[in-house]
Amino acid sequence: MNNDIEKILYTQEQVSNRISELATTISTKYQDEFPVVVPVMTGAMIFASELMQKLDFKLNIDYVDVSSYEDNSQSSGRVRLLRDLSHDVNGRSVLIVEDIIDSGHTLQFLNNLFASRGAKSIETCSLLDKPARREVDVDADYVGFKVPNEFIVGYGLDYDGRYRNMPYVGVLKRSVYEN
Ligand SMILES: O=P(O)(O)OC[C@H]1O[C@H](OP(=O)(O)OP(=O)(O)O)[C@H](O)[C@@H]1O
Ligand SMILES: Nc1nc2[nH]cnc2c(=O)[nH]1
Repeated sequence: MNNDIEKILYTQEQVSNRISELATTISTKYQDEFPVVVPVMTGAMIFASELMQKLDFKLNIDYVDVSSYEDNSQSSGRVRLLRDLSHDVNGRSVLIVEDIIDSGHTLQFLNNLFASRGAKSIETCSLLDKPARREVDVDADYVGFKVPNEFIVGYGLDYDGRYRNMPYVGVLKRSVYEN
């Protein structure tokens, strides 16, 4: 285990098994929908690539890049769209794929954006959900794991650009980001 990690919350095997379960549930729902699946870069990259391979229905893959954190560990509440979709979602079902829902600002921003463009339906699948930190009233429709109010890294989640490639979900030691 990486020295900067306080504890492992979910091993690679646990995460992969849960992703398979999510994919089965979502596949039942989307058989006739032909949705646009939209991972939110960069954090969702690892989770989304595994999830999408297990989705058993016709889909288009797109992505957006947004940024909301100005100081690495605190939510600013401001969300910036850094890279837009290349698909027109008017009349399409959209499945947003996130690594984590924290304050909820990012998800609220994307829900509003895709609704304003006439999406037929908008749902979200997030690997992690941290409900203790919610500042706005949004929720993911499909959640891998609920996590405690700690700073999480691995499986796509970073601190200062690091730890994204760790093949497990862990809590970052406070000493790494405090002082
Ligand atoms: O619910 P919220 O408080 O909005 O937080 C969730 C968002 O924050 C993180 O992204 P970040 O902006 O850190 O970028 P990243 O995906 O490149 O890590 C994470 O990937 C989510 O997109
Ligand atoms: N890496 C990481 N990014 C986040 N964005 C919102 N919450 C978190 C978190 O716990 N860890």
